[in-house]
Amino acid sequence: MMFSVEHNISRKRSKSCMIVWAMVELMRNPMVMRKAQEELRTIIRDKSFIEEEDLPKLEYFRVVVKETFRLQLTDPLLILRETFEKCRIQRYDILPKTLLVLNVWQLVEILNLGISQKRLCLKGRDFKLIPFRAGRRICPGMILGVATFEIALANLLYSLDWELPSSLKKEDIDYDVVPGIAMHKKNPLCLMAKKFSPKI
Ligand code: HEM
Repeated sequence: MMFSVEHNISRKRSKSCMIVWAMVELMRNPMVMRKAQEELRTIIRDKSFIEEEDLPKLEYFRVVVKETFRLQLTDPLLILRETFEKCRIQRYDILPKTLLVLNVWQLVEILNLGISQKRLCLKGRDFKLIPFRAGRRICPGMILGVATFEIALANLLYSLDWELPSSLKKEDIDYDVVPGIAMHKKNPLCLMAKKFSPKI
């Protein structure tokens, strides 16, 4: 079976792009993919579908999820902000009613050096990893977003083995994006999926 991940997991739902980026990173890092699959297939046995209650058992898989959120911010520049009042950020005086663009990517990249992902909280309490941002405009769909992302990715890795078409190498997978607020992959990620069947 061969298909484009981008096209089949709905291009219209903006957060589905996280699944595509997770698959991009895993296809480019086959050892990580294998290790995550081994964990899933060793810990969760004899099930046809991974459910939410299974997720806390998956230590390595959850680090992979955090690393995907760190590497692939879906909205790196956020929605424009406008200041209410005069303020000072480092050496810059910002006047009231100024439009601000926050580059979260830069912030996260600077802060993340040498951080152990395992201990980081995704949910706005740790500024080193803020895929849903923080404070009063934090994403209200965060809990649902994390759970659906984890369940979808876990099932893709649990039930299927993934390969590139023979004409492609892992280095050929690109990071080009479509211009816009959310970072959708520009060129479809085309992969071959094979049903995993455990050796008895
Ligand atoms: C992996 C999944 C998701 C990610 C990475 C994500 C990320 C974000 C981010 C970064 C923002 C803040 C944008 C900004 O401040 O400029 C945001 C806002 C928002 N998100 Fe999500 N989100 C996800 C899933 C969801 C889901 C499932 C829902 C709804 C069911 C949702 C509803 C919203 C809404 C309504 C806002 C605007 C909040 C406001 O402006 O006060 N999100 N999201």
